[in-house]
Amino acid sequence: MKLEVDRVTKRYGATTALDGLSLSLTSARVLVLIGPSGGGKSTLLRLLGGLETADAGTVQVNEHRLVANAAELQNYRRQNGFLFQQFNLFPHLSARRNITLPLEKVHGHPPAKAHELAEQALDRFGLLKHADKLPSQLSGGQQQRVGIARAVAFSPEILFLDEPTSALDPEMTAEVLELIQELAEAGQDIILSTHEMGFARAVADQVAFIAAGKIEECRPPAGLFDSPESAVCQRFLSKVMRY
Ligand SMILES: Nc1ncnc2c1ncn2[C@@H]1O[C@H](COP(=O)(O)OP(=O)(O)OP(=O)(O)O)[C@@H](O)[C@H]1O
Repeated sequence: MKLEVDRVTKRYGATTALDGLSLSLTSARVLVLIGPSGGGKSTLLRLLGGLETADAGTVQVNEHRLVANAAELQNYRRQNGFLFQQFNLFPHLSARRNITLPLEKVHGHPPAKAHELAEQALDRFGLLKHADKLPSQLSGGQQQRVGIARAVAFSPEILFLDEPTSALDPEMTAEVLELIQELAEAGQDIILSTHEMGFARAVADQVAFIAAGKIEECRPPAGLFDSPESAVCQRFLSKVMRY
């Protein structure tokens, strides 16, 4: 994917979440956003996904210039897959129906096609045996995997994952991270925010460190984590590792 973010500012009331942030990447496959809490990771991810618009500056993702046009943004959002920290499955619907419903209502697939795509996604992620269960009958990790299956069932242009494991215990975190790694290896473009440093290092081809609404540094993980000249490596890593 190609990203061109130029001097973007985003405010919420008196809080400046992004403060003239710029980022330019010409061929990222997996971009991981890391940094201290409140630094602006989620806000940037939401802007890149078309869920928010900037107060100032410009955002371009691949050929999409994300301007404050509701119809265009909705169209853009539909091409992307999203998963957030909190499980956001419909509690009264089975795992399978959680996947088929948006395929029908958002993407306009007829029920038979939606069913076929859902079965493929459930099968791909080892979830067929859970297809008829309600979210409350699944573990947190399984729920996140259903959420990911839903987000990729229609082959999204970009998969946006906002701290997908932060509500999970370590064992469940591992099973979700493994699945994300599989998707990355299969060629899915991904933008992900996380506090999982080991995972960022393993899965990212670019890691952007965001603090106080700005990109401090954006590099391939080896450069960011290992290189002595990396300011992030020196100044912030020990702080972030605590999360
Ligand atoms: N909807 C909102 N309303 C008000 N303030 C917001 C909103 N969203 C974000 N903020 C504020 O903007 C700043 C950046 O928040 P953001 O969620 O982007 O940071 P983050 O790096 O993702 O943090 P965390 O790691 O804790 O999720 C914070 O000060 C936050 O309180």
